[in-house]
Amino acid sequence: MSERKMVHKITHVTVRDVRFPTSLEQHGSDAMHTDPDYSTAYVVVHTDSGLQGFGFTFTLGKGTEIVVCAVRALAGLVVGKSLQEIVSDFRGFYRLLSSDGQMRWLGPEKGVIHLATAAVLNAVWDLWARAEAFPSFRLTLPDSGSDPKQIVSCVDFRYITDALTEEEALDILVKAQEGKQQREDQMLKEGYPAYTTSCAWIGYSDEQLKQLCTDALKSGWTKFKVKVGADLEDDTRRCRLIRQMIGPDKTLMIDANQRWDVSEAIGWVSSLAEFKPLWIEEPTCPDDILGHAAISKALAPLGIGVATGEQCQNRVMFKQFLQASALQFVQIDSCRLGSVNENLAVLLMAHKFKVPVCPHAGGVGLCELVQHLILFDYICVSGSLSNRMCEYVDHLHEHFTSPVVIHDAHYMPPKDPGYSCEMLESSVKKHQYPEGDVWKQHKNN
Ligand SMILES: C[C@H](O)[C@@H](O)CC(=O)C(=O)O
Ligand SMILES: [Mg+2]
Repeated sequence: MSERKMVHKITHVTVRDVRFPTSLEQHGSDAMHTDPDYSTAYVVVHTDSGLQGFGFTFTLGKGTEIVVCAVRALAGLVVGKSLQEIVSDFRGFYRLLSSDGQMRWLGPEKGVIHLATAAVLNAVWDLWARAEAFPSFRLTLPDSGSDPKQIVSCVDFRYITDALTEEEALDILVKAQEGKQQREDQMLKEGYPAYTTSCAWIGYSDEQLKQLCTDALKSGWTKFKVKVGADLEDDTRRCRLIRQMIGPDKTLMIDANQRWDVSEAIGWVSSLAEFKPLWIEEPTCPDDILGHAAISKALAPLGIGVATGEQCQNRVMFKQFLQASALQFVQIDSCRLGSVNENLAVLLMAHKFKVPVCPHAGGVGLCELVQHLILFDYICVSGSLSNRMCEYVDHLHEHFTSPVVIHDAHYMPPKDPGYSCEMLESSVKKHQYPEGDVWKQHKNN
């Protein structure tokens, strides 16, 4: 990395509770989260140079204030550190946040404290990318001055060396140097393939689903995800409707958001097999690795894979999912895992186990962040687009200073420096909970 602009001593960290009333129109609804208000604990890392890093984690309304408290508790570990100090031992910094002798009792590396860790680390990655004047995904490319050793030095291999050693990770990255430039050029031209979840939230009517699906087909979408799991009759009707609309050749995925027990999942999904879903997402409890393995085994003869990860707590869980052949699609999440650092570990493990990564996105800002990770995966790790696509949800992008650009159902690589986390200050003020205008208005209704 360049020596310029690397002082940036962190003077203070601010965090705000920002919520969007998406539940009013059932955007984001599924079989388990029937009234989601897409929200963030929104963090700004301030430095003595004036440069700021922006970051957040994603939540669903109530409880965001708890994540805000956890960010405040972590802030003391960050203040006083310079960017130089952090990035010269990013693994050590990750461990400082995730292994504090007192605060790790709240996790470790899971739940609220890990969401808060993600928010803070996302802000630090944003700061680093801004200091280097690169979008985050480019921090890792050759002309940014980085090398595979530096990337590997950001990863905490504790608890995963039985699946992936540092040497193996380095080897993967070194091998992937070949063809990197062509892959980057290809991405700049064509973008990364995406699928849409925007047509079929569980609370949408059939009429709405039809209209949204018609619009999506016109805009070039070829891969669609439908929410299922509350009522088998409804699921059958909705899947039939969407399959009829998209035809036999386009891709359909279904997502139950953890609604079923293991045997129930197998039975329910078998009943929907006639609609040829590529995967069933989150069929059961996200912690039940052996349950997912049993579902995977039972559904394999039907050609249906299991996808999970949006609520997978950490790299250790992903390791076991991979070791147990319990998933066929890895769904990393930019705000659930410990930021880029922990996501790198999962991308590298997925590559070793030959399982495609299809990130979870949507929410508020998740598309903005995860596009960096999946571009990195293609350019620097997997080198493959086979069976790979990134989720897209068409909500709340207008609140970001560098919103995602989708062209013909592809994510076009971000150009602005940073990790695309910054929100418009006017949006933050308006949606801050409970004092923002949007929420004051709700109270009065
Ligand atoms: C509550 C969220 O909207 C959730 O349904 C998102 C999700 O499962 C997905 O995008 O996949
Ligand atoms: Mg999902």
